[in-house]
Amino acid sequence: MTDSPAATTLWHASSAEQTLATLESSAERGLSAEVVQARTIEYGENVLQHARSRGLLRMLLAQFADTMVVVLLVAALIAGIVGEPEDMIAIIAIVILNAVLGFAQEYRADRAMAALGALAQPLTQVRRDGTEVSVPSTALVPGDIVLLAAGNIVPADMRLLDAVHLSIEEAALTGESVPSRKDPAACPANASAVGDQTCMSFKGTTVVAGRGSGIVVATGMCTELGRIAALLRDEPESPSPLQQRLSVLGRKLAIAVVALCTIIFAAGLLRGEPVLLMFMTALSLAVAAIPEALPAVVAISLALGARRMVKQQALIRRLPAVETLGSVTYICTDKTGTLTENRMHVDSVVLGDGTAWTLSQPPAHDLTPLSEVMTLCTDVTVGAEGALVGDPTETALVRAGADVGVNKSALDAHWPRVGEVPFSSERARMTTIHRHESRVIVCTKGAPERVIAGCTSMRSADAIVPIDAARVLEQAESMAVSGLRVLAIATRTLSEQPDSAEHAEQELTLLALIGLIDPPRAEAKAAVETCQAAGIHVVMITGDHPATALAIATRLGIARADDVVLTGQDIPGLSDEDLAQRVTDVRVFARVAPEDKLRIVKALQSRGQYVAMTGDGVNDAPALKRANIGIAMGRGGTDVAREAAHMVLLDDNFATIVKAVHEGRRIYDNIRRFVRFVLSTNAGEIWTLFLAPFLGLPLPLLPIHILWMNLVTDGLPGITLAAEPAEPDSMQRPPRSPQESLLAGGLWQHALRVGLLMAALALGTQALTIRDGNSHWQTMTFTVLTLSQLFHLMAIRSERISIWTLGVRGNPALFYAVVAAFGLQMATLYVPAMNRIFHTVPLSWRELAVCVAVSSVVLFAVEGEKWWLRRHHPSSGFPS
Ligand SMILES: Nc1ncnc2c1ncn2[C@@H]1O[C@H](COP(=O)(O)OP(=O)(O)OP(=O)(O)O)[C@@H](O)[C@H]1O
Ligand SMILES: [Ca+2]
Repeated sequence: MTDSPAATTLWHASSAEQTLATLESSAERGLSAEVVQARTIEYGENVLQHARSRGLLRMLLAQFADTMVVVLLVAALIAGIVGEPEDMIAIIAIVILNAVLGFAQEYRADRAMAALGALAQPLTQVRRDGTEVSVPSTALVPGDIVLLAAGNIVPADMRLLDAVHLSIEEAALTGESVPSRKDPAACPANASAVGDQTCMSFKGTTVVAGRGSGIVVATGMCTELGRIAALLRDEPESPSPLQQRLSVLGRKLAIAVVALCTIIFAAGLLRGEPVLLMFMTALSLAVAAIPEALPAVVAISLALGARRMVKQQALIRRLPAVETLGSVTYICTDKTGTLTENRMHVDSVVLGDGTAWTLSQPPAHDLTPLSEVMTLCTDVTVGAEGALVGDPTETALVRAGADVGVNKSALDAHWPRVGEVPFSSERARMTTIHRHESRVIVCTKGAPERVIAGCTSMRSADAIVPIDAARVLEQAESMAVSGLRVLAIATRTLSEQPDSAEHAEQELTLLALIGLIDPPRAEAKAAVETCQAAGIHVVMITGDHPATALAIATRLGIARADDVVLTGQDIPGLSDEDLAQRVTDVRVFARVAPEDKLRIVKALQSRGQYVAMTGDGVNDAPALKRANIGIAMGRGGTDVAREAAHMVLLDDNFATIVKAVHEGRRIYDNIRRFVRFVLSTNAGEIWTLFLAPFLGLPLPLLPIHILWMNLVTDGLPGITLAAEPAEPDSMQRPPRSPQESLLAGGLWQHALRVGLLMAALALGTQALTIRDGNSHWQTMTFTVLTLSQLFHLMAIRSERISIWTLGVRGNPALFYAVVAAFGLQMATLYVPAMNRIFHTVPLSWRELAVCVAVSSVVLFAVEGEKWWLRRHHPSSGFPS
């Protein structure tokens, strides 16, 4: 990468023209594809160099760096030198196999996360070859002409070319959180500090309002941001709450296991077993039974879960969100575009005096002046073949205008725009100013109450009359009640340009109220029902009119028609305590400002709720950050909102949130299943070795057996529990408390019980076979324990549902894993070379049948437990 021109030029001191000339670009056409290609080679990608990502070798070596594995390897070496080298080789082989499997899993998870990271890359609007295109911001090169809009994160350092009300918050660079107003014309030559360079914008800062364009002068590490070394270090992803709790659990279990292994070791010595054998036994058991891999398993399930979710259009940006999604008790959602289709069309036009008609009727009045005003007052652009590009509310207006013969392009050419106040959710309106020769017109559209506040007159059926504001508002209300989105359109004629655009929004003449239809999404109603069954409250939070909001909410089953709607006017008057009091009764919040969203989240959280909140604007970011699950829109949303969110809806669809919650519950359940399985099998092994000496039995298993079981029966097939489909009732039970222990619902009791049963079966087989004078007792004990773990795996797939109902098809991976593990176990019995390594003997058919029959008791016992659960706790998910 060569030095960027930024290193040598003071861009802020050169004019826009000079900058364009130096970088050989053009404001209208941008760069050509060839130049972009050449400059990409010259300057590299527009990325900050992150702390090196973990290489493959490092990842592989990390598998061996685990303390327990190191201890085992060292012990195996010592054992090999003083005792049997065959054992040593076998142990090392198993450890390597284990590490390779761990590596494969982690690698898959890593790849999944990298793919998600690439998806989360923001796009930038650039002008290249004379057309506007969206490119990943990593693909920018110096000389590119970039278009900025409110909500963008500035993708590179730029010299601004033009700006309309452009204000940019530069706290990332300057620490100053008050946005600075940008002006391409004003740049003091001696403005050395970043904060003073008003004609520049810098990578990593955020556009909070307005729009503009600029020419890229520096990319990647050559940007101001790139120079600040401290900002380049990636924050490490902190472990998820579940992972943290698992490490605590793991540590406690480790202490217990070490204590038990010490007793086993001592008991063996007292009975006169060889020291080395006892030492290796105790050590193998410790390695096998300490569930130190659980946090890693969780990380992998979360990553793979995130990958599955993205296929359902939910992009996870923070991994722990996957596990906590299932705990959500409140979903606070936007209306427009999330619950509705955001595909609008004009339904009706109503004049100030109540004269109304729908678009199906031929207009009784000349609609051209109205249509011209509402067409001019939009940022819609006419793309190829006349397609309208822009905000759906605005394209609906332009389309309606076109229906009465108003041509957007021709109108724009006739009335060039000379000033504007852009739309913002806070102002809920937008104004543009246009000039033709000496005539100037002001066009305003927006929320009726805001626009009418600036109107002094209105158009009635046959004249311009003084406005009757109360009557018009009533009119708007009655349109909203039927679910229409209502916009007021107003205008004013001036003889000269006003000194400021804001001053233009007065003495307006109201032309009409426009009613727009935005149909609810087809799948939204069912998704709301699913939430209600799953104990999740759905709340609508919208910038729209209270009556429109309530009408749509009622249609979707979120609210009842007589529910109260809390509005943005009510909320500031409520103290935090009052709001917290009332918040859980409200289903619809309307005309809400982004600050109110933050207060609503806090109020719900203070009531112990676990809140998911959607948002799309710059000012939604604090609420998204604060929410337990902040959800941004992938299509309609801003970069800033996406950056702040835990999850991005790629299709902006409410139903996708519900799917993600469903998936989150499934993933959590599967992690729980895995923990249940691992703890039970470990308990089985421990009980067996611990109890044997007290029952006067010889050492039931050799170290190699223990390690084999650890790998073949719980390590490998256990992982396939992650592929288990959701239980059919997973969305019919209340959300799990995020504080709930992983071991809740009788999990550890189950593990102890089943472990004890496995040990009883193994030791019983051992005792009876020894009594019969059969020298095959160790092989049989080993086989019973292994097979009983496989039987347990099949039964444990559901906490309640019988294996006969589950069938094989729900989780074929698990079925194959069980078959494979069974085959491998048979290999240790019947392949002569394996006999030598495992110190086993080929069992007779009768002996094998006994082993299978005895171990199947575990399956029937666990099925019996489930049957009892279904009988006595028919409704609840997890009885405690
Ligand atoms: N392009 C626009 N120009 C002028 N006014 C608009 C425009 N878009 C929306 N409005 C008005 O501003 C209000 C607030 O808009 P905002 O985008 O905050 O919320 P919304 O789109 O109505 O609903 P939601 O918050 O559910 O997305 C709208 O109800 C409408 O009256
Ligand atoms: Ca909106």
